[in-house]
Amino acid sequence: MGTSVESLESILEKNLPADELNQVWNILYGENHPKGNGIPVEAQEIADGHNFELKVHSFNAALEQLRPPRRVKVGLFQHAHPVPTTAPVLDQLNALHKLAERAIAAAALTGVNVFCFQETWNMPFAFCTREKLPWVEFAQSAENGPTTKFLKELARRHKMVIISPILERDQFDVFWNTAVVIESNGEVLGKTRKNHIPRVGDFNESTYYMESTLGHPVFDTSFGKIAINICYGRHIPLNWAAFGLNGAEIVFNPSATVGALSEPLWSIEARNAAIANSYFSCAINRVGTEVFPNPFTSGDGGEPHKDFGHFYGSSYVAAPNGSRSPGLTRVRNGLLVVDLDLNLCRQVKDKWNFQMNMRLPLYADLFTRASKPNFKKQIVGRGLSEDQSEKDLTNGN
Ligand SMILES: NC(=O)NCCC(=O)O
Repeated sequence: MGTSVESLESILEKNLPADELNQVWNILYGENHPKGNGIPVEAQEIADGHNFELKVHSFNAALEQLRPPRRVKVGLFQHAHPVPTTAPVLDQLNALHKLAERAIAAAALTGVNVFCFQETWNMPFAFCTREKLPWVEFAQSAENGPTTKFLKELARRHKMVIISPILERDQFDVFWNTAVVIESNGEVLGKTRKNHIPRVGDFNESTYYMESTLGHPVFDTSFGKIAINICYGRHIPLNWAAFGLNGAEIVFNPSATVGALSEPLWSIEARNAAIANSYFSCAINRVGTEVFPNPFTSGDGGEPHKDFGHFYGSSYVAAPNGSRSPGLTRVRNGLLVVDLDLNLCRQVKDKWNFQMNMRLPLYADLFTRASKPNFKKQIVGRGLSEDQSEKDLTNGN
C-alpha cells in the first residue's frame, strides 16, 4: 500500500455520510469518537508551517467523590528522517534536533505534560544494513549524550516529561536500545531498555545491541506512573503485563515498523494491552521511507535493495476501557495530543476485575515449570509425543 493511503480515517471521512460516520467511529473506536477541537492557533501555525499533522483527542472518566480527576496530556510525535541518510552524521543529528524542538514547542502550546518520540528517534533506522559505520556513531550516553543534554533543557523550559528512545552506548561500549526518561525539572529520572529483540524481516537488530537486563521499571513522574515497552516488545503480552504489575498507568510503545510486515497487527496489540492491563497505551510509529547507500538482502531469496519499505506512522492512544483515539496519518509527520484522566485505570479495574481474577500463583507455577528443561506439556488424550503423532499421521491413523 505504501504511501497511497493517507489514513483509515481519511477514507471513512471521504466516503461516509456524517450520521453513519459517527456510528462507525463508535463501533471502531469505542465511546469516544474523534474530536478535533481545542488546538491553539499558535500550535496549529507551527504544525502547518512545518508540514506536520496536529490532532487532539480526549478520554473522560467518571467523577469520583474522594479523588479529584487526574488529567494528563500526552504528546506522541512521529516523524520521517528529515535529511538523506548519506548526509554527515552531525548534520543528520542537528536536523533531527531542530525537528524535535518545533514539535515540542507545538506540544507545549497544546499543554502536553508527557511527550514521547518514536524508537531510536535521533538516527535513521539503519539496522537493516548490518553495517556498523557510520550508524554506530549515532549511539550516545543515555545520561550525558548530546541528545539527552538537548532535551533536558527543553523539558525544563516547558515543564514537560520527555521520553527519548535512543541507541545507547554505555561506559563499556556496549549498545542498548534505550528510552531515557527526563523529568519536568530537566533531570534524568532513569532509563529503560528494550527487552525483546526482533529477528524478523530486515530488522537485524541483534547485530547492534543487547537484550535489556533492567526488567520492567515504572517511572513515578510528576504526571503519573509511566513505562516504556519498546517496539517489538508489543508482540509479547507478558511484557505488557509486567509493566501493569509494576503499577504503570500509561505505557508508551515507541516503534519503527513497516507496512508489509506488521500493519494488520498495529491497531490491535497496544489496544489489547490497554484493555488487558487496565492502563493507557500509546503506540508511536516512524513514518516514511529511508534509503541507505549500500544494498542489503532480506535473506529470503529476493533482490538486494536499499530501503526497508514504508514506515506507516498511524500513532494512536488506547484507553483501559477499550476505546481509542483516531490514528495519525500513515504518510506524514504528526503530533497526537491526548487529554486523559488517569482515574479511568482504577475505574476499569473495579468494573472488570481483571486484577481480581489474575490468579498469579496458577500462572507462576506453569511458567516456572515451563522454563525448566524437563517440562512436560499438560496434554489430555493419548499422550503421544510429537514424534509419535507425526508417525501416526503419516501412517494414516
Ligand atoms: N523495531 C522493531 O523492533 N521492529 C520490529 C518489527 C515489528 O515489531 O513490527
